[in-house]
Amino acid sequence: MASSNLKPTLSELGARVKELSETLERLLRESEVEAPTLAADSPLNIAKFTPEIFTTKQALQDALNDLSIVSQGPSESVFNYAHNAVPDMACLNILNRFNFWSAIPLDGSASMASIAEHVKLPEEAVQRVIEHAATIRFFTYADPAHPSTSPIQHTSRSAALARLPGLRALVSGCIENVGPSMLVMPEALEKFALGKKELPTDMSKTAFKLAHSGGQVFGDYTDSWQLLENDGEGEKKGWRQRTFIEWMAYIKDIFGTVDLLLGATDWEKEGKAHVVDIGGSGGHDAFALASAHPNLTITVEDLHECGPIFSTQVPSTLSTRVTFREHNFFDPQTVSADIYLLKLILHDWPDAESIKILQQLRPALKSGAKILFIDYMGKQGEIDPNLPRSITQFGTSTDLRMMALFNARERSLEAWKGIVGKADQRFEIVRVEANPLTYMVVMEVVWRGQ
Ligand SMILES: C[S@@+](CC[C@H](N)C(=O)[O-])C[C@H]1O[C@@H](n2cnc3c(N)ncnc32)[C@H](O)[C@@H]1O
Repeated sequence: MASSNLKPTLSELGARVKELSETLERLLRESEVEAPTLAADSPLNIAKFTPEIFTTKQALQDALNDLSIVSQGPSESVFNYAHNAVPDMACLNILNRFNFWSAIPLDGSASMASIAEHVKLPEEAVQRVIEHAATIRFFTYADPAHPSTSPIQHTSRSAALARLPGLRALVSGCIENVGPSMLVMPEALEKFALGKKELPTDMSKTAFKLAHSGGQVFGDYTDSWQLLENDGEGEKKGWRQRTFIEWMAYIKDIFGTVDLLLGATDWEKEGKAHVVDIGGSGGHDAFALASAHPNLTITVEDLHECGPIFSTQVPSTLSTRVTFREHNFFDPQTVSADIYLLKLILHDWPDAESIKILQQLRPALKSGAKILFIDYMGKQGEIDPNLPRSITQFGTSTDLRMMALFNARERSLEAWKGIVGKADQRFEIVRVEANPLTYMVVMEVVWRGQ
């Protein structure tokens, strides 16, 4: 539970940290889950999340944050945060972009010179970046007493990045792709919202658009999908989309959204149905769905750069039933199917664009066709005061990212229903399942037109 006591003493906070740490250790022991450490051979994460483990972990996070603020004092805690936040972010971006993670063996060490050779950067840059990285527990000195000559080893955090391509893709997606837009949010607000009663919902007035309006570094793109698809020259073109596909597959794994997809409808009852997975990325969901339900035929639709990834990833056993088709969902749909899946698509777009995406389905819809939505549900009404702040922050971070990239916002259940109604009255919402714990909503809509 989030603490509302604004005058805790240091020792009270310390005691709370101790109590929650002991509870977490006990819960992990009881669930036979190995606890993570700071060393390279640590388990990659807490392998099993019972609801109790999850809430204790988040409450501990809150207590640690409070302890950090109170132990530093307010102004110094701000000073330190402001001083470190952007260099921390830049450091992580550099390590990730040049894949420092693979420059050091997981069970050994590497010299600065060999890391420099591996990442193809001057040794001075490598040494300065690693010096900062070590302060935030990415890498460590094998000989801490002599850092200037010491070989470098992995810590648990850098080892996790070496082991998990999806985690590297997440860093790239959340920091490298989005960072420039988020840093110009004040300019975007000043330019498009200052003195107004409402935020713009126009995609040409986003922080993203300001950051990507023709400068030499960030290019000229209307939205982040255009950046993902087109950034890079020659063979490098589309590298951001390829990384994004890995990120989406990783998210599917860590949040278990496959179970959500498999339980979203009674797929067996659908019989020999044809499903179109709109914005289906490199096909990760389609592969899971088709494997579980041999009666289904699935067409994955997405932008151009997803096609080659799909082709390399489609399992040979599924290649006759799961196919890829390049399709821009702002163009009229031409595939007449039984079910259209829209998973994690519309939260990225403001209302006008979301409505258009739905309307563009109409030319292909036969009477009774289903549209299955799986998406994030924003907070319902007030923030729950009992929720650990670190959980609330998960949602608010996504919300600010949506604001920067798309002038979109997290939608409440009512707002989701409103989008469907505004797209066409012939879309009938027949089922809504909203889970306030996972913040996910599943909505089944049937086309009542002819
Ligand atoms: C947040 S991802 C969701 C991917 C997948 N549905 C999932 O749940 O993992 C959004 C997807 O929409 C695709 N997309 C963005 N703009 C598109 C457009 N205009 N036409 C088709 N797909 C688009 C992106 O390439 C990306 O794969």
